[in-house]
Amino acid sequence: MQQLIQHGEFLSLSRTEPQRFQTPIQFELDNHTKVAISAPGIIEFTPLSLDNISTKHIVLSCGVHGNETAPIEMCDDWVKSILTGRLEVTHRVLFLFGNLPAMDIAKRFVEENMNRLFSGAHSEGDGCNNIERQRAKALEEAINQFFAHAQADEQKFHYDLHTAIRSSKNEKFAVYPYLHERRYSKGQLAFLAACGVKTILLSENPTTTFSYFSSRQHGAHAFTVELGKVRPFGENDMSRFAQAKEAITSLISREDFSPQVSMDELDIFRVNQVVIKNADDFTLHFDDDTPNFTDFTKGTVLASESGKTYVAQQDGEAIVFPNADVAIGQRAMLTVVPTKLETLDV
Ligand SMILES: O=C(O)CCC(=O)N[C@@H](CCC(=O)O)C(=O)O
Ligand SMILES: [Zn+2]
Repeated sequence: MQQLIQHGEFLSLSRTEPQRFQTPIQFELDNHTKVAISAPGIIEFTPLSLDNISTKHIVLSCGVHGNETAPIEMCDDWVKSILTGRLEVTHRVLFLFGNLPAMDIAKRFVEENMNRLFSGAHSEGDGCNNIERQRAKALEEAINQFFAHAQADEQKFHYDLHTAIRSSKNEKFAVYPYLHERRYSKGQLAFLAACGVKTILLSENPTTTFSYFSSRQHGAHAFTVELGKVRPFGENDMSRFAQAKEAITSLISREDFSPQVSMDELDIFRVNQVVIKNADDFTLHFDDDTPNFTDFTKGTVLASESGKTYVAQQDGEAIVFPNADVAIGQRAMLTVVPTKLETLDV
């Protein structure tokens, strides 16, 4: 088993023979990296070299939506490179391959959208206990254990990598979860820019997404990062992900990676409306191929459902993640408006 894993079969075995991961697996690579596998699709790397002075703890997750394949292929590549000794991590890194069964059916999810089930939402409601709920709980536990090893003054990071259903006027963008009393980090905006992600959405409310969980529960620098558009496995043009690949490789392998950014390079938006679908007849009032970040003039009807219409409240209000096909009670669209960031931490 260890040999298969070291030959780069971790993700494929996790998907095809998950029962082989019922008991935890641990071993050490020749370059003194400890490998710990606690479940299918959950693998942690720790550099053991004595002169290592790392103070960073990094989580990279992908496939929380099973059909968002480019980030899965990227994470699979990093895991293979580390296991085969081609890439050496300088910091502790936890890779999480989210929804393995949904990958097999090339769907966003099997029963329920996993990215609405974090911060304990997996255990609320009508007692239903589907595979997404079980997995969301397991992923939270993996993160809890991983960050438990970080000292109070050490830095925690979680980049939850996605691709969007629609094309997008701003191809790469990140959702910055609501920070409550914490301040936005200029260093993180610079890192995201180094990944080619120069559009940032500031969320202004708690959510049950994976990135909000790490941000809120662990004070991590955490983001949902949208790197492009959903495509089937093997059909991604990986050149479009090269900048993100290089920046994240530098983050995990270099002792220090501190890119800089000027704020005028960035497009910052704040979420103006979170539109929830309340009725089966919820309809979007623009074409199916309207890209994310298309903006509208004040008063334009964007969506409607029995008893309610949703309009652009100001000129230049843009749509993000519109999806009429979500379950009742779930987010069917965000609207965003341009904003500026005044107070930033380094
Ligand atoms: O393209 C879409 O409609 C969805 C893409 C996606 O999965 N986005 C995340 C964003 C999570 C967040 O708001 O932080 C999601 O909807 O779960
Ligand atoms: Zn997604």
